[in-house]
Amino acid sequence: MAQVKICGLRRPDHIEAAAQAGARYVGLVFFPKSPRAVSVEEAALLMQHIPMGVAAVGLFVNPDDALLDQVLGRVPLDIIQLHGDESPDRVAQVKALTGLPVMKAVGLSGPEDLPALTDYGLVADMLLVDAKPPKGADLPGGNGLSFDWRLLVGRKWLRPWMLAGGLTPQNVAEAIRLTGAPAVDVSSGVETEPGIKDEGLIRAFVAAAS
Ligand SMILES: O=C(O)c1ccccc1N[C@@H]1O[C@H](COP(=O)(O)O)[C@@H](O)[C@H]1O
Repeated sequence: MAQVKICGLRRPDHIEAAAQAGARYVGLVFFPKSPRAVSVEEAALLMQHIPMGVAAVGLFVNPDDALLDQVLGRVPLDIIQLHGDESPDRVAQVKALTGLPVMKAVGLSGPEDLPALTDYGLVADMLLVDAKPPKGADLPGGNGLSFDWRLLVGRKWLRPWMLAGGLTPQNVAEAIRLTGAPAVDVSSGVETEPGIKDEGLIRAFVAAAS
């Protein structure tokens, strides 16, 4: 039904489990405050376990050029995910700087947040539709929170998109059915605690989404 991205992977066996289960994207987090963060060295080693046909997505939050250069000098990512407050202009700059497709995350809590998806659709290669983080949250994503999926019913954007935010093996099929999402992204929903992925949950999620 939908393509799957498993985000916040930190172990080779979990990357391999995600790929074997059928995930099309795996995410490596370059945001030090996240419990899923990896160093450049760790990411370079993890890349060796990502098979052909599975895209490596690097997740960044308001990265400066130096961080992007440092990571891309060692880690041959396929896609850049921007999950901070990056403006449309900054999205365009990151595309030009890296030469890679950029997926921009947009947080939703109500209909007033929807126009941002149109704005970012003019510059980003892909859109990631996530729940807006609560005020004062430590992380701008990866909080295991969902939003009212009915906001997306009947909507279309200029770019391919993924649904994220509080997805789990239990709710992902219903989320896809309701929103028509062509792809889904999960982090917390395949963990036993923040940052600790579970192979069984990864397999169950991919099976429920596909
Ligand atoms: O996963 C993280 O730690 C993270 C940190 C900072 C920004 C985004 C992060 N994760 C992304 O958030 C969404 C939703 O995650 P969840 O399934 O609700 O935990 C997803 O796109 C992750 O890639």
